[in-house]
Amino acid sequence: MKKHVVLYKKLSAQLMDRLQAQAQVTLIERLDAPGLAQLRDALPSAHALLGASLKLDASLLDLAPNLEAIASVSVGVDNYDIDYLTERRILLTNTPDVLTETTADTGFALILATARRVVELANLVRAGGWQQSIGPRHFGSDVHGKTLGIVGMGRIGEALAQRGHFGFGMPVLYHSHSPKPAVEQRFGARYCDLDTLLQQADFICLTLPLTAETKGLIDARAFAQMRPESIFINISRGKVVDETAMIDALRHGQIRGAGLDVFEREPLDPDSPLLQMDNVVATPHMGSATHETREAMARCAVENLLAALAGERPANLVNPGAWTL
Ligand SMILES: NC(=O)c1ccc[n+]([C@@H]2O[C@H](COP(=O)([O-])OP(=O)(O)OC[C@H]3O[C@@H](n4cnc5c(N)ncnc54)[C@H](O)[C@@H]3O)[C@@H](O)[C@H]2O)c1
Ligand SMILES: O=C(O)[C@H](O)CO
Repeated sequence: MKKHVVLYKKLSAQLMDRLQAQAQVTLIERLDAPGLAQLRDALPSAHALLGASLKLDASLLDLAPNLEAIASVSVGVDNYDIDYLTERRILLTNTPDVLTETTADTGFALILATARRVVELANLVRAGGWQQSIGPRHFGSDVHGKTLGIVGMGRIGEALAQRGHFGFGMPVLYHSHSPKPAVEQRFGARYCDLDTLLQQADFICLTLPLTAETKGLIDARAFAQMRPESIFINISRGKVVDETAMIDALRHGQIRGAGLDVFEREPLDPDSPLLQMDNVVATPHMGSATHETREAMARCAVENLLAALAGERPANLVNPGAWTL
């Protein structure tokens, strides 16, 4: 008998065919109230789940006694209680690598958009406010040659360093769990502690995961280390930052601007003070959101899931402790 897979993310026709050839599939189209009710109904018979953007904690997982695997369509795994999954021997997989370059592109888009005031000035043109040559009041700041600070030198951090070093001639400072000699050699990057990075970098870019250790890492004390010309970029997770402290820092000119793809609460409240600030570029958690990359992520998740259901070790296993063969 085919195993039961519950999807809470729509797949392309090709991937859906591939999955349906191996499994009985229930698709939950939207995670709204009726969709969540449908999910609760499907969980008791589910052997595997595939999706993203849903906090899957014990209260939901306890409804799924037969669950063997969860394939997350994301690299970040902060939506899952990994210890609990491991205790229950439920395999968790993610989708690293396939989204690295696209997410780094988003990071650079935010760097350029904030430094050169792209959104603000495009809005000015759209509103008919371009009546004469713009003057210093509307000038931005250079990106090339400025110091790029990367907090969390993993896959995406490295892809950002590559762009900064080779594309924009930027000296690279980084802070991570440990120094990476290969990164230093390739990109001329310099390892430093977090405070030094916050004090010296022109662009402070977060590319680390949300964990118990990183939650609230960038707080009022951290913003106080930055300079009035610093630009803060977050493409990791909103909860790594104390958003109230960031808003204060922006309000009081402690930093020049911020490019933000992620927020404490998503979707961002339309009344957020961040949306009233010309020096903030806010995007809707779109780091990996291109047609090509989202399809590659979905394909990766399907492969992981089918491997798990076939009793094979999936390529992107997050909790090896759950692997018992
Ligand atoms: N905005 C988006 O759409 C988007 C897209 C993809 C990934 N992300 C986020 O980016 C994160 C990073 O992805 P990745 O593939 O580069 O992961 P990765 O594991 O390759 O890199 C993360 C790096 O952060 C470092 N790190 C972790 N905790 C740290 C700490 N306390 N102090 C210093 N360094 C620390 C790790 O050592 C690692 O080098 C993901 O976990 C996800 O949350 C966001
Ligand atoms: O972690 C990830 O993969 C991104 O945030 C997309 O959800």
